[in-house]
Amino acid sequence: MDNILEVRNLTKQYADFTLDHVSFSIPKGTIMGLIGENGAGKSTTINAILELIHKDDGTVTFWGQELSSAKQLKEDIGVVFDGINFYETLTAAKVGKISQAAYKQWEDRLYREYLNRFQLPADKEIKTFSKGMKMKLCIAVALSHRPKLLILDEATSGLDPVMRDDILDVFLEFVQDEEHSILISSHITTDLEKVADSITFIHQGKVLFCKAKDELLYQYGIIRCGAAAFDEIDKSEILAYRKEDYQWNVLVADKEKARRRYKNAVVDDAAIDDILLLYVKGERTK
Ligand SMILES: Nc1ncnc2c1ncn2[C@@H]1O[C@H](COP(=O)(O)OP(=O)(O)OP(=O)(O)O)[C@@H](O)[C@H]1O
Repeated sequence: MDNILEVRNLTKQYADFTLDHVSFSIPKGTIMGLIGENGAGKSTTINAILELIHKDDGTVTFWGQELSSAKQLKEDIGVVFDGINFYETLTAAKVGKISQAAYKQWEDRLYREYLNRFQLPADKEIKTFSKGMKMKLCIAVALSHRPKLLILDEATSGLDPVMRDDILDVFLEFVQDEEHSILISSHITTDLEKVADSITFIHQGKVLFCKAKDELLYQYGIIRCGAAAFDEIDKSEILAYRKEDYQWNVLVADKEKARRRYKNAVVDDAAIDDILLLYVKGERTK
């Protein structure tokens, strides 16, 4: 499968933090969710990919080319951050005019459609918009210059569940075109459970895993048991575990195998949040 984006050994050193040889790739037509605790390095990864900060090492290629060596690639990347970067005295209509001048591939008809769909008034100053409306405007702009890759850093966090659901539909429509992909960093892992094809988990600057979402949701499980049952678990099967009061919560990669093997234990499905929590707050064996 062809990749839209390939990140290899991306490294960035700050005084108190190292983004450490981060690697992943995003195939065409797919959505990748980037997860991790606060300060894990998600924004640093995105900023280094987009060359908004200088990377110390590693390579980032879009369609096989480096961003700095082909400026026109920037047209093909739509970016939305958690915050607006337009003057707040502009109206959405003026933002459209400015964007039309800035992007060769700008499609005004599409922009108007998104303004309607997101219920954004064209003639009101942005400063009168709510946080959610500002985010929707940024998403409308990012999509209207017809990018092939959309990169969103915590861009849906200000939206209510109904609006987020609508935006997730827009993302799913976007990747219907198999030349399109999305990289989305979010703390709202239930959104990623709905739309992502794969999940990359960054923890303390390193990639802990990069896996198909279905593998996480359908194969990973959490054994809930007491101390005696915990002692009987084959430690090579444990990815992470955590003791809470008198219960042990044990993350395993094959819940069906665990259900067959440990008949006296409860083996629950694992949501992405459960997996993240156990890796971050629990003990890791691998
Ligand atoms: N310009 C900078 N100078 C020094 N340290 C920085 C700089 N930018 C980020 N950092 C540090 O890098 C680490 C990773 O930050 P980053 O913003 O990438 O995390 P994140 O995973 O996006 O977190 P969050 O979920 O809170 O947005 C943090 O410890 C942060 O303090």
